[in-house]
Amino acid sequence: MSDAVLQVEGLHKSFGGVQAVADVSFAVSAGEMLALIGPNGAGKSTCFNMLNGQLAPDAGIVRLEGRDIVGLRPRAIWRLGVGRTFQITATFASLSVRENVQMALYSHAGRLRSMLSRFGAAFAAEADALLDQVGMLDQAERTCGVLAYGDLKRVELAIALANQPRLLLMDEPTAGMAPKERVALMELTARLARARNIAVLFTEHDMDVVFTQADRIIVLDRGVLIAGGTPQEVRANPNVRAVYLGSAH
Ligand SMILES: Nc1ncnc2c1ncn2[C@@H]1O[C@H](COP(=O)(O)OP(=O)(O)OP(=O)(O)O)[C@@H](O)[C@H]1O
Repeated sequence: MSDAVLQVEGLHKSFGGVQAVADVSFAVSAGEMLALIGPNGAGKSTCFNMLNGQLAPDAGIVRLEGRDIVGLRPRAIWRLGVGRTFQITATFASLSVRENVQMALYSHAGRLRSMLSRFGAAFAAEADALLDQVGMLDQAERTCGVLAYGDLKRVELAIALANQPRLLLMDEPTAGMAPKERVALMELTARLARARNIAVLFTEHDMDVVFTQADRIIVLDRGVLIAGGTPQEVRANPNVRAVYLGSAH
C-alpha cells in the first residue's frame, strides 16, 4: 500500500511458551480507521505495545511512513508521530481542561521544563482550537477531575492531537462509556482522522462501534490474523463467525 502510514510485516512475540503474536502483517493508510479485534488474550495489547516501542518484537518490521521504528524507545516513536490513548484516561485531574491540552502542546514543542505557573497564555489559542474540534471549548475552564467520563475521553483525544500524530493507537478507547457515547466518540475520531489525514488503529470490544466506525477490520485469534477486510467482508467471514463473533453477528 503506497500511502501506508504504518506497515507491519511478520511481527512475532512470545512470552515463555505462549506465542502471543505470530507472523502478523497489516498496513494502515492516512485517514483510515482500522479496527484490530479478537477475543481476550488474542494478542491485541501485545501488538500495540510493539508498535509504540514498549515491547521489543522477537521478529518483524514496523515501518512508520517508510522508516523502520523497531528498537526505538517509546518517546522517540512518539516524537515521530505515534500517539496513543489508553483504556484509563491520563489527564491531570487538578488542572483545567485547557491546561491539560496546553501541557500537551508544551510537551510537543519540547518545552515541558517550563514551570506550570508560567503557562499564562502560551498555546492557549492552539489549545482552544483543539478543544473546539472535540467539542470541549465550552468546558475549557473546568478542572478535569469534575468532568463526565465521555467528556474526559474527548479531552484525551485533544491531547493526543496536540502531538500532531501521523498514527493514533487507541486501546479500547470507549471502555467504560455508555453505548451511545461510544459511537459518538469514534465518529468524532473518524471525522478528525479524515480531516487531518491521521491513520487510526484501534482495539474495541463493542462490535457496534467496530462495525459502524471502522473502514477496515483485522481479526486476531491466539496471536494469528485470521481475517481482514471491510466490515461487510469480516462479518461474512465464516472463520470470524466461528472463532469470535459467534451467532450474534
Ligand atoms: N508480559 C507478559 N508476560 C507473559 N504473558 C503475556 C504478557 N503479556 C501478554 N501475555 C500473554 O499473551 C497473550 C496475548 O495477550 P494480550 O494482552 O496481548 O491479548 P489482548 O488481545 O490484548 O487481550 P484483552 O482483550 O484481554 O486485552 C495472552 O495469552 C497473555 O496471557
